[in-house]
Amino acid sequence: MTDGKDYEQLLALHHAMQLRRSLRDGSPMAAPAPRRPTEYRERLADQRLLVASLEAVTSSADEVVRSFYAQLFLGRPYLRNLFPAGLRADSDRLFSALIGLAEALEKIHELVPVLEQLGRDHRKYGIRPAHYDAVRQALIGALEEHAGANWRPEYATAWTRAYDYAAGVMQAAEAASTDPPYWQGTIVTHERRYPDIAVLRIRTDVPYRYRAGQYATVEVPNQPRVWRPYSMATAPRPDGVLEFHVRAHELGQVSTELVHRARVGDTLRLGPPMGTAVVDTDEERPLLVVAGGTGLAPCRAVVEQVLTTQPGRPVQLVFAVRHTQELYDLPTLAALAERYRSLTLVPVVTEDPDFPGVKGEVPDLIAQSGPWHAHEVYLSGPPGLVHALDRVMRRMSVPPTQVHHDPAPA
Ligand SMILES: NC(=O)C1=CN([C@@H]2O[C@H](COP(=O)(O)OP(=O)(O)OC[C@H]3O[C@@H](n4cnc5c(N)ncnc54)[C@H](O)[C@@H]3O)[C@@H](O)[C@H]2O)C=CC1
Repeated sequence: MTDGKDYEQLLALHHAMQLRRSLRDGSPMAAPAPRRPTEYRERLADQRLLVASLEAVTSSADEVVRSFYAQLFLGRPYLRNLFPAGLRADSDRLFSALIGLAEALEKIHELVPVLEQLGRDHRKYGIRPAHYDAVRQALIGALEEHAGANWRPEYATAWTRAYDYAAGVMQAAEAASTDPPYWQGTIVTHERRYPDIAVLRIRTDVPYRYRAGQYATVEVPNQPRVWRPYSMATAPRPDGVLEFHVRAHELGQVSTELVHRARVGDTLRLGPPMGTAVVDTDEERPLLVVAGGTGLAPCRAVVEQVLTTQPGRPVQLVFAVRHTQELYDLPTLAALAERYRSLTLVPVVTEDPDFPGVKGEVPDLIAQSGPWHAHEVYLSGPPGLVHALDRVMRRMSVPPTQVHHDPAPA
């Protein structure tokens, strides 16, 4: 077997055999859907063991990730085809997500919806139940190898239980999903708004249902199996067209393709909607929405959703960029502010002394213009900005339940 196509053919064969067997036996084709695990009693004790097991590892993260993949692919070379060609230990997402379990177990109610989204999202990779077992073995094997004499058998028990709980939630969501594993999209407009920023509109083959504030992962034909997250930049629209704002990054293969090479008529694939920083339109608190650069995308969707469904609800939108010309979506935002009196738009430029409007560091400006404890707060942009604003909100006693942001996409 040499490439992903062979693997997909194998999967197709497997499904065909399942179908034949079910017709012959009269048994239902699909195995019964795994039930979502409801309880995880040992969770807090396991979490302490997970943290201790990570502390027992003395090697660098890159070395552990390399061992993880070596163990995963050993004897299972076909699994390599599920991953991008340029798999790099230093930017690995799967391993970071697995390690993230150690921390996330603490807030299981927040973790479960994220795992369910991940489970639905994994359908785009063609992942089978046996793959989950392989990943668990490789994870525990790699940690044990690098902990050496510090390893304790109870670490393996705790990792197995935590992992199997998470995998159970994911597989139950995966089995329950009636959506396609991915959507085929066609670019219907492509506008370069700044040398490295493009705004793309995409029509999908099957309607794409999402909530304002969510994101999709995108795969372009030239970079198979590399999926990158981009937020939908408008509230869901009757014509079903999706808008994305993309900034090309030097090392970003997908963003470079989308900004510099993509053309109207090109196709791409979209994973299911993800993200929990969505807007609740039953809520009535005023909104503070702070966006940095192309992090504007989910913010604009949230703002549009509120303006169109709750036109009297006050919204303050701060859109911060480094240079004046990077205010790439200002005309659209200004038109919204013109139409809806409840929207206050504050463009901020941080590195351009000639800008005639608001200038300065965004976290300082936000701290000085509060209080915000009675607001719902939405944050999106570079991770450093989001973290700094999150800290400002804590200092200003904004309840964490009123502060919304997803882990910043890379
Ligand atoms: N395209 C999309 O759909 C989405 C993008 N994002 C993220 O938004 C970011 C956008 O990046 P760029 O447009 O290059 O923004 P940028 O780096 O040009 O920064 C935008 C603004 O944030 C300020 N800023 C940046 N880092 C800061 C820090 N550590 N502390 C205080 N202020 C800071 C800058 O001064 C500037 O005013 C990316 O990290 C991207 O992953 C987030 C959600 C969705």
